[in-house]
Amino acid sequence: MLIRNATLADGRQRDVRVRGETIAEVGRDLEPDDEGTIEATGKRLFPGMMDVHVHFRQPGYPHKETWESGSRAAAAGGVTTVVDQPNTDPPTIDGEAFDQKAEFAADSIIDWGINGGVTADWIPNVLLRRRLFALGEVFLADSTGDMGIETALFEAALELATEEGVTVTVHAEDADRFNDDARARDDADAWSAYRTAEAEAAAVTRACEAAERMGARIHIAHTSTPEGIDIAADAGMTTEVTPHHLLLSRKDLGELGTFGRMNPPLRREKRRREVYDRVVDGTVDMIATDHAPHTREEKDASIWDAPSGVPGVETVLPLLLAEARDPDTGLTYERVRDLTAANPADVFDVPQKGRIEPGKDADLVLVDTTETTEIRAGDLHTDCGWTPFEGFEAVFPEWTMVRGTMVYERDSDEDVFYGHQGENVRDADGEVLE
Ligand SMILES: NC(=O)N[C@@H](CC(=O)O)C(=O)O
Ligand SMILES: [Zn+2]
Ligand SMILES: [Zn+2]
Repeated sequence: MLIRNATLADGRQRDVRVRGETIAEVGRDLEPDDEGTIEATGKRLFPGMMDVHVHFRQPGYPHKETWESGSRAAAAGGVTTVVDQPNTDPPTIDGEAFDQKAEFAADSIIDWGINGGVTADWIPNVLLRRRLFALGEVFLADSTGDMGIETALFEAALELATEEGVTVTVHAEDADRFNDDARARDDADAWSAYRTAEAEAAAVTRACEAAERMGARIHIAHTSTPEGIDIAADAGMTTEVTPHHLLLSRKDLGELGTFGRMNPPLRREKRRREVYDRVVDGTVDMIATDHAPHTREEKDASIWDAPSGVPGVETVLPLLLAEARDPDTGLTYERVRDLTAANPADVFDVPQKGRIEPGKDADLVLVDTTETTEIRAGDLHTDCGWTPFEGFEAVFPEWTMVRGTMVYERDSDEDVFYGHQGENVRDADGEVLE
């Protein structure tokens, strides 16, 4: 297959030849040899996004999302690899739970990874030898699933994972720094007042100090504050930022209500801008969604009863591309490419993915950045039925390809999905661990 005359993120126009599952050639005026061609003049071609933080809810909560619905949503948003988190039922804390989740993941139309979790009941020697993507998110405070753990267990897990060469990702909030005064309130902003910015900074500090002491490397999940990002970056650790912490703040809670409750919570507008600056200037390593679907009915509860989490896997790349269209944001197409593809592939050591280069997996997304559409929950493919980004401008993919196979095509108004079976990205090197 020959993709002709596509505009790459850096503005160069190139032909891209795909052979089998990989990119064979990137060049100018490539001659078609006995293969299909795709005309891409005037369109931009990106490496598929690698979203290292999603919650696809199986096993345990298939009414919120399944691997099938979640992966379709991802494909329709230009995401070609997702990494699932361990707070399912059963939690992914031992070999059996890992194997069970891997069977569900076989329904995925895009590639995937599975993270392992840590609780008092985890079975590290077995879990750490499965084909794990990473150990995490390790919850330093309770979130959905109540998997918060004590410092001693975190440090023990960090040591074991480091011995096995497995990266640890951390949900960094410190419940001792939550503001109990906020519990007297019942407005949506109370959640942000309760789970303070200081609670994130304190937990990032504690986690980074432990990692530095042990010579370990950790990755801080969903950092929501400039303080948290800077502490991690100064310690030489990596960070991700979610689209909601990038684009939403406490001033949006009047409209979002309890649908805007997530962990860590939305911050003040000033902090949001400072987070955005760090995404633009490269202090932040990657964007990951923390796609955490809960149904409308579940979210429609009091601020203390509603579950935490918002969906995001289908809208993340379209939102970032719309941001990159606007020169005033400072966010360039190249930076979007690095934040969504090259950097996650580098940080988590997935060398076959993340770049449009010969030899890499042909995970590709074609977009037309000359126009935008408004996000409507009714057009999305997640099973949760809503989005915090209703009405936002976005650039949705025309098609998404995973290892050389079209998995999604937007055909005028109709969406077409192809049942390509995704693979565990950790299987690619053929290494068998036992
Ligand atoms: N972020 C959230 O508010 N919720 C996540 C869990 C998590 O990532 O902490 C979920 O699984 O619902
Ligand atoms: Zn989390
Ligand atoms: Zn999460």
